Formats: sequence, C-alpha cells, structure tokens
Amino acid sequence: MEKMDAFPLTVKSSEKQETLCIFGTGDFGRSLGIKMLQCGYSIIFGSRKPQMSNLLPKGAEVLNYSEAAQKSDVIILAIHREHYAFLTELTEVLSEKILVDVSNNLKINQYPESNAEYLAQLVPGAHVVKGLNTVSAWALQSGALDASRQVFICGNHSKAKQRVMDIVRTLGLSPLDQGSLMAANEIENYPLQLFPMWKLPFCLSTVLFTIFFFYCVIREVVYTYVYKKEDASFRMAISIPNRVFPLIALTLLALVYLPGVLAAILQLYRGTKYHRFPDWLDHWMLCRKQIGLVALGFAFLHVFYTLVIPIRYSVQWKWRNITATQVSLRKDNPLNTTSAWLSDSYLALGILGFFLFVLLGITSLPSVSNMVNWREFRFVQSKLGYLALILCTAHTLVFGGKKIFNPKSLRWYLPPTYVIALIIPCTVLVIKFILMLPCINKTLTRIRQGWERD
Ligand SMILES: NC(=O)C1=CN([C@@H]2O[C@H](COP(=O)(O)OP(=O)(O)OC[C@H]3O[C@@H](n4cnc5c(N)ncnc54)[C@H](OP(=O)(O)O)[C@@H]3O)[C@@H](O)[C@H]2O)C=CC1
Ligand SMILES: [Cu+2]
Repeated sequence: MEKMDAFPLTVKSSEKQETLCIFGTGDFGRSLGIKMLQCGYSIIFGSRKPQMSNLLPKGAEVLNYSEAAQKSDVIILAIHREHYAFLTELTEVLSEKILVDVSNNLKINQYPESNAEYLAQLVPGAHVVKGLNTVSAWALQSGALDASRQVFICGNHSKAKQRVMDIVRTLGLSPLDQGSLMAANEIENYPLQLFPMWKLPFCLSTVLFTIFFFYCVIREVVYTYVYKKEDASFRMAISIPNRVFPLIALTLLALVYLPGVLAAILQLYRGTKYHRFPDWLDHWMLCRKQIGLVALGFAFLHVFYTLVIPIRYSVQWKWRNITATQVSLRKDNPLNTTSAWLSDSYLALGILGFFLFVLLGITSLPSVSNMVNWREFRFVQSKLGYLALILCTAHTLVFGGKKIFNPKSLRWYLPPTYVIALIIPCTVLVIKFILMLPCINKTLTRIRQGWERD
C-alpha cells in the first residue's frame, strides 16, 4: 500500500479507470476530452443538449449537466464565465466536488474578481481549482505543447489542488503550484499578455531605428540630391541599414548593462540593499535578457549586410573606376600602413566583440543556463559581457573615425550618429570603471553583503 502512494501514476493503469467529467462540448471541452481519453481516463460530458452533441470523441458519454456531475468528483468547466449562472441550480450535486475553472477573459482585469473566485462564490460547497487556461484547444489536439507544457494551478483546498495536479501530470504537462485562489487573477491575465518582456526592447529598437534611419536618409540621400543633384536613394537598401543596425546593437547592448550600474549607484547612495528599486528600474532589470537578444539580432544583421558588400554593384563599379583611373593617369598608389592598421584593427575588434556577443546569447538560453552554476553564469554575463561591450564600442569608435581620420594632421572626426550611439556605452563603461575603484568597490560589496551604513 505504501508503494502505491509513492508511485500513483505507474499503478493507475492496473486500477479501475478514473472517470472525469467535462462540462461544455465546445472546442476546448472536446480537445481536452480527446486528450484525457488518450491518457486513460474515462470521460463523461455534461451538455445542455446531450442528444444533439455530435463531433464528440469516440468512447465518451454525454449526459445533461446534472446527471454528468453525479458520475465524477472532478468536473472541468469548459464553459465561458458569462454562462456560469446555471451552476447555482446544481449547488447540491456539486457540493464537495472539485470544480476546475479553465476559463479565460477577453481583456486584462475584465471583471472585479477573477473567474475562479466568482465560481467559488456561485458554488460555495465545491472546491474550486484554477488551471489549464494557458494551454489552447489547438495545442491539445495537435500535440504542439512543447513551448507551453507549464500549467499554472491554484486553489484554496490543497487536496483538490493535488488531485488536479496529478491529472495535469498524467496529461504530460507540468503543473506549477501558484498558491491560493487569490492567484487566479494573475493566472487568468497571463494568456492575455502579449510578450510582456519583449515590449520594452521592441519599442526601444523601433525608436532608435527611426531616429538613426531618418537622420542618415536626410544626410546621405536628401542632402546629396539637393546640393549635388545626385540620386543616392539606393543607399537606403544596404548602406544606411548597415550603418544603423550596428549602432542600435551597440546602444541596446549598453542598455543591458546600464540598469546594473544605476542600481549600484542607487545602493551606494542609499547605503543599503534593503530598499526596493523604483518600478521602472525593476522592469528594466527583468527585460535585460530580451534587450540583449534583440541587440544580438541587430548584430547578426550587421554581419550579414557587411558580408555582401563585395558583391554589390555600386561597390564593384567604384573599385573598377578607381583602378581604371589609376591606370589611365599612370598613378601609383602605395600601401598606407596606418590605414591598413586601422582597417584591420576595427575588423578584429568587431569579430571578437561579435564572438563574445554570441557567447552571451547562447548562455542566456534556458537549456544552457540550466547547465552552468550561478557563479559561472554571472561570470559569462557580467565579465564577458563587459568585455564584449568594450570591444564593440572600440570597433565603432575606430570604424567611425577610420574614414575621416587624417594621419597627417592627426584629426579625428566622428559623424554625429556615431557620437550619439557612443554616449550610452561610454557612460556605462566609465561608471563601471569608477565603481570598480577599490574604495568604492569595497563599500558596494559591504552593502551587498547586507551591511548597513552607520
Ligand atoms: N478554446 C481554447 O483554446 C481555450 C478555451 N479556454 C476556456 O474554455 C472555456 C470554453 O471555451 P471554448 O470551448 O473555446 O468555447 P465554446 O464556445 O466553443 O464552448 C463553450 C461551451 O459552453 C457550453 N455552454 C454552457 N452554457 C452555455 C450557454 N448558456 N451558452 C453557450 N454555451 C454554453 C456549451 O456546451 P453545450 O452546448 O454542450 O452545453 C458550449 O459548447 C472558456 O471559458 C474558455 O475561456 C481555455 C483555454 C483555451
Ligand atoms: Cu561593425
């Protein structure tokens, strides 16, 4: 008997088939029914019109709501909240039964209380458990559950919750206990959120792209057309994006590390770590991974755009022209070692920076970060991350200045877009350097170890 408790799932097949009841024969009810039948449960549907229900899975029985409820002590309500009212007539039959609320709403915080809490008020004698609302009918049927295997569960009655979690596990999903029914509101809002962590990086990159792109178009296309009467509009396809992408990648990479240094400054200023960060900083810290991944995406685009430069018509035309002019003028053009150095060093900085950038991206993937311990993860994300930031900043600095660098006069002119894109990375690096100065670093470490300032 003891063994049976320890391995309830393996023993189940030899037991009598467990019967579950599903209220509602709509899309979700049917998909869930099929899945549960496949997993060895026997299913009874409750419906308003049991005789009219077709399309139901083979092997399932259909009864009216009240009859169906009597057949099982676990009832899954695959019904929209707006139609819950009829359940009040069934309070007696539903007393002491487990009611699983799978419902979702159309808007975040649509009702004053969550659907599950509303259900608990309607049928006070039943044990309401919230769950399964994050899997879709389509995913249940097609088996495409890889990305959404996690199922949030909450409820006030712990045995009822355990029972539902066991069912969820048998369906091949992983239940995650979220506590009491008070968590239902959050669980119901979850499927309605659209990439919450990706919003900030997406908005940031859109704003940066618009600013940089239009500035470059005005400078390189409009200006050239107005003052030189030349059509340079083809530059909008590759040249300008390839200028804009690395600048966005660099700015976003710096924005991954900016909240960290801001937080350190705040801790130094307050003299304690036992104080919440402002909400905006908290949110920013939580989005760092997503910002970094978007930055990596832009870096990849920059690499691809750079690789195609030699096969571009306008570039080949320019090279041919230069060679032909040199031949016709019989002019010699000796190798300029300074230029060679500048060119090679910005390329080398770029390649190394990109390599570390990719490494950061790979280690942030859950499957990889699960394999390294916390210290190793910190080492890669922080130490190597800063190194990547230094290399990429240097790459931009050398490249931006390369074309306009005049070795004779030693004048170095950086175009405005580069200056703007370098402000944040340089600020982050300078602050980080200051924070690493021994006296400041010691205070910060003391604060982070939980010492209060006297
Ligand atoms: N579809 C999905 O992918 C997902 C759905 N959900 C949730 O599951 C629940 C069911 O969704 P879904 O199956 O898509 O919805 P459907 O509209 O397809 O089905 C709802 C079912 O509710 C029953 N019902 C009971 N009373 C009423 C009434 N007064 N008016 C209309 N229907 C009634 C009906 O069954 P009958 O005719 O047999 O009585 C109907 O088939 C919802 O709460 C939804 O939020 C959750 C996650 C995913
Ligand atoms: Cu570059």
